[in-house]
Amino acid sequence: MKEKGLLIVLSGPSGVGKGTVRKEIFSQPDTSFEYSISMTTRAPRDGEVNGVDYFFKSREEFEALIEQEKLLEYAEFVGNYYGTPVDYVKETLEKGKDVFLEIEVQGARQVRKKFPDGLFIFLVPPSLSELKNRIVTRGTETEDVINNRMSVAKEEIEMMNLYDYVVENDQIDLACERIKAIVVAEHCRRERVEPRYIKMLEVE
Ligand SMILES: Nc1nc2c(ncn2[C@@H]2O[C@H](COP(=O)(O)OP(=O)(O)O)[C@@H](O)[C@H]2O)c(=O)[nH]1
Ligand SMILES: Nc1ncnc2c1ncn2[C@@H]1O[C@H](COP(=O)(O)OP(=O)(O)O)[C@@H](O)[C@H]1O
Repeated sequence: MKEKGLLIVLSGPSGVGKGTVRKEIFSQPDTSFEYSISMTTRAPRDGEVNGVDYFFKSREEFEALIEQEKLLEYAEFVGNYYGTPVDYVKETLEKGKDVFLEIEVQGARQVRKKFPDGLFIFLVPPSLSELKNRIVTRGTETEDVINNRMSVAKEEIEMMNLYDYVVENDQIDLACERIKAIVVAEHCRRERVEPRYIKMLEVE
């Protein structure tokens, strides 16, 4: 029987670079994971496309999805709902493909309960001051919101021991390489792939 795919969850504090690293991974031609497009009630930003960046929903539509148990997990983040469509994730894993979720920490916790065998990766900043720099540089938040996010970030970072791996996002390309290497290593470990070198030795 074909192995089921691996559920890969990338999470970490707000502003650490989850979205940036995820976009970089999916822009690389050798990436073989499937990205699960989330549902959200937040308004589309300039250039964002429905069904590509997110499935944009009204609050009523989102609450109906919760009611119908169509979401693997969901969370309210800065006044908006975000959630992962459960059917897409299950069907894609069933086909033997790896599914990649990029979600905030409350959602990751819910996924861990439902998929204890998932691969949970926590992205950390090089330092708290660098995290603050990134949130400030992104320029989407006021001073008050930034201070609030920093105290939430400290609590979020304390949750990193719930994860299988911690990856530092010092440089975007290095963080991507680390994540991809972890996925390859996990596949070998879980599937106990007979390394082709063993076959080579048997022949000789
Ligand atoms: N729980 C959960 N969080 C999500 C989901 N999709 C995106 N997020 C997270 O929601 C947060 C806000 O995302 P967004 O509004 O796109 O703004 P960003 O801060 O620029 O990434 C980020 O931390 C995302 O990782 C999801 O399906 N579920
Ligand atoms: N390795 C990095 N070095 C410097 N800046 C980064 C790095 N990764 C991300 N950033 C910047 O940090 C800010 C937050 O990144 P973002 O991907 O929006 O974070 P998150 O999705 O975790 O909230 C953005 O302005 C992004 O360009």
